[in-house]
Amino acid sequence: MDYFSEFPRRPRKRPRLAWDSFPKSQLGGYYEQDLGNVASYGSHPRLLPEHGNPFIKGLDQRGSPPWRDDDKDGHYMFAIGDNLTPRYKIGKKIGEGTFGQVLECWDRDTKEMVAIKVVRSIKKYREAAMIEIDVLQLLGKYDRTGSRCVQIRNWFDYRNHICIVFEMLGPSLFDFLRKNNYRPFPVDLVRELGRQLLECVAFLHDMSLIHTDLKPENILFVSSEHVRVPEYKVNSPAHREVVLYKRLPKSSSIKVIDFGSTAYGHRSHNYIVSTRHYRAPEVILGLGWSYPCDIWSVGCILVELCSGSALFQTHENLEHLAMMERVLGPIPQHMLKRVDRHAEKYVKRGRLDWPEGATSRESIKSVLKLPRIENLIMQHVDHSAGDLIDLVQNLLRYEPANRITAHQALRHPFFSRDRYRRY
Ligand SMILES: Nc1ncnc2c1ncn2[C@@H]1O[C@H](COP(=O)(O)OP(=O)(O)OP(=O)(O)O)[C@@H](O)[C@H]1O
Repeated sequence: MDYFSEFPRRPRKRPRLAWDSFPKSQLGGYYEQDLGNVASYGSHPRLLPEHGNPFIKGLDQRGSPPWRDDDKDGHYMFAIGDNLTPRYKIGKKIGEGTFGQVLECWDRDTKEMVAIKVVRSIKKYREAAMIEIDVLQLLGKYDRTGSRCVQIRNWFDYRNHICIVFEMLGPSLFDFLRKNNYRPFPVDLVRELGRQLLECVAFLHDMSLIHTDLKPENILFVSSEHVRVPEYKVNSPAHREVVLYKRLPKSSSIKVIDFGSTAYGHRSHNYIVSTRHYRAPEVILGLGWSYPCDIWSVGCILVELCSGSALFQTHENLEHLAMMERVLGPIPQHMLKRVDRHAEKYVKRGRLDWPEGATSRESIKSVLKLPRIENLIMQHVDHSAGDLIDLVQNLLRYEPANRITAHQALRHPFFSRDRYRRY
């Protein structure tokens, strides 16, 4: 992700907790707060000994590994089979992000696999992790059905690493697309995924929270189970029919993860958020952003799921804005007139400085090859394209105030026409 240059960027919800003001000599131990159910929310973390009484039966299996220094980026160094506190046994690494590593672990107490995010031992990431914990606990408290946001099970501070214990989920939508060689999802599945994603966003926005980093990597299938189905393709040089196999999930159930960049929606913000491809125009233009920036990301995600590749594949602001204009039409003049001093260079005489301001011919070509949104969706979707086009156009409205809300989107005909079968 390319947004950490502006970090720290979120208001702290409450003053620093006692956990990180303990003397360093105590950091070999750990503090643990088991959430079990969220009724324990708000209680203080407990200081537990790292090594227990050696006479307790079975403890040698539960002992801590020798001290190892972190790597140069502050990542925790571990070996498969190590204990992460006596309670959790490390199985394997399942993910890595800006904040740290995610490990699959066996929870000896609950006898289930869990995913533990072991955060880098760097102050700004530790602080961000505490905000993520606050948000996750808040979500757990109010998301009574526990349906669309990943559930936190526990958290603790181990050897100067904040560790967040999550329920174990399956692959991300991005992992799934990648394993399918970026072949798109069927539109009926896109509908189910889109509906659940919007339910999650509606819930977050009702709680005055903005996720700010919605992307296929942060949306996980609940289960890893899938089936392989044949897909017939005509091999044109030989005019022969070839059979390709495509994975489909057995269940379409998903949950959203990564609340480490969540912002509170009571006021407008203007620092840079979101992973590039899913970043809203008001963020790039420095106009201030709020809830609608999540809605823009949902629009980009839906297009990616039904086409197989990211809508705006770019790493540069002016090219990104030019791609938006190519796909969605011109950016309104009143928005271009209000850009902040960082974005002034992208605007000349009230319009985007494109193609004059392009950095290369390749850049101009990559913008030119993009189709209009209607054509892009029609190329990939066999039925209900009209409804999907209308929904996406409403999700991708330039003016944040005119952009559809998550609740309004859930009432859109793309989701409500009863002729559609459930995936
Ligand atoms: N509950 C979970 N179950 C299974 N896998 C998970 C779970 N949580 C995270 N992962 C895996 O770990 C990866 C990194 O997790 P996460 O996005 O929370 O970390 P991060 O450091 O905040 O990442 P980012 O750089 O996007 O901010 C995910 O993309 C996913 O593959």
